[in-house]
Amino acid sequence: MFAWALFKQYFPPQLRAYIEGYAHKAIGHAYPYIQITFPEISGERLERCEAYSAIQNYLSASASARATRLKAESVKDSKSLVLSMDENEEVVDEFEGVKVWWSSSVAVSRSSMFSLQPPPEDRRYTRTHIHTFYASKWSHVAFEHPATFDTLAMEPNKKSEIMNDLLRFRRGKEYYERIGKAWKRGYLLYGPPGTGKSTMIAAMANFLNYDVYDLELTTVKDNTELRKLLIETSAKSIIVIEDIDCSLDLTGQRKTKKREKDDDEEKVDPVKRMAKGGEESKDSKVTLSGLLNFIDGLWSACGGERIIVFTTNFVERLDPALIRRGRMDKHIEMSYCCFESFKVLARNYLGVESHPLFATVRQLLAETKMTPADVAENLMPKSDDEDEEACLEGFIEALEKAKEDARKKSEEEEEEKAAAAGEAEATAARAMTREERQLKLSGV
Ligand SMILES: Nc1ncnc2c1ncn2[C@@H]1O[C@H](COP(=O)(O)OP(=O)(O)OP(=O)(O)O)[C@@H](O)[C@H]1O
Ligand SMILES: [Mg+2]
Repeated sequence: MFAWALFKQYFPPQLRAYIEGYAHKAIGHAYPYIQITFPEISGERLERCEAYSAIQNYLSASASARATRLKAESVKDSKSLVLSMDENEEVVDEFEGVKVWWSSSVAVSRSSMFSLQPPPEDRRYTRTHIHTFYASKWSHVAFEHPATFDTLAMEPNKKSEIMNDLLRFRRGKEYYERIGKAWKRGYLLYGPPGTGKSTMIAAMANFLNYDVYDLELTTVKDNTELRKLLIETSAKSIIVIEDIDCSLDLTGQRKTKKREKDDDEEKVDPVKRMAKGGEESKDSKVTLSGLLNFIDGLWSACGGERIIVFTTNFVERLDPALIRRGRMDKHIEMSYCCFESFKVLARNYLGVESHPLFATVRQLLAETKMTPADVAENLMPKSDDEDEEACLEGFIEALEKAKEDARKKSEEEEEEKAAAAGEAEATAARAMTREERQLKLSGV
């Protein structure tokens, strides 16, 4: 105290500040710990910090083993309790050879925090995260779709290829960092209605345990809002844009030849223009380039592992810029039901692995195009007393009918084509005679 009083009295302020600066540095060398605080609630929107929840989960196991005072909390939709350390309790942990003291404390503002105090050799650098706040929000619904890859009807090879792709993606943090790409992967699911595109997305989400964000592009005001919405998605998420071909006039400035032609036609054809006008009034201003920008790289700023899934019934209508590899890394065709897919559905719906009628089904499926949705519908028992055999027989009948319908349709089409060709020939012949007549008239 005496020395401090002398110091304050006799040293000029500039020199004091200089000496104090050095003193702090010297203390820093002698005091080998650093302290990191994780607030429970952060940001202007008072959201629960993800890191805090992750730490709480991580500590839940070790805290219950080592701490003597615990806090028990019930979790939504679960009957069990989660134990975590109580306030002012401390747990010592070791992480990759570095000793870490975790303590939980309550700040004056009543939000609890976790402090992490590793020794200096473990000076980690935390990344800064971007937070953007805005008016429109995601609404949250618990995701409870029961579909899994086990119940998804699809060729087994194709299915395991997709599962491996997903696993490789999930494990690929270092890989994506090394090659300097955002940790994201794009899938394009295409195929006729009822072939299982939406079911596949549910299976993916259940497989990886990711959150699903269903993005309805027509309700997004503009690119800025789109950007904000995408930034708000959680770190492990699947962003789904269904029916991308009808969502929007996404082609924007990058018009395809076909669209230009359509637009030209609309200028002349008032009916077409009117039909389009109705849509245009509620047109959204989300543009293709806005979407592409996001897919391309902005996510890298947000960290986390993100999968984006687009679905469409008409792959040929999409702008090639949107679906080129790198944006949509994997194109998955969801197609009509094959025999392997049927076997999965028969197991799901009837609980049968094999049956003598399977041979007939195999034969008919090879000759008929039926979607897995239709197969599923036909396999379902119509009444309580219908057994597997009756269901399979009903299904075979439906297959035969579908085959017959397809045959009739193709015959009709052939006839129409032949008639159109005949018409064209007759017109050509008429043109010839007119030409001949003209030649005759001119006296040649
Ligand atoms: N591959 C499949 N495996 C298991 N069930 C399927 C499959 N395909 C379709 N189904 C069944 O049919 C229903 C409709 O399928 P789904 O909604 O996945 O089709 P979709 O391809 O998304 O169709 P749309 O193009 O109309 O959106 C599902 O609820 C499911 O019961
Ligand atoms: Mg769908």
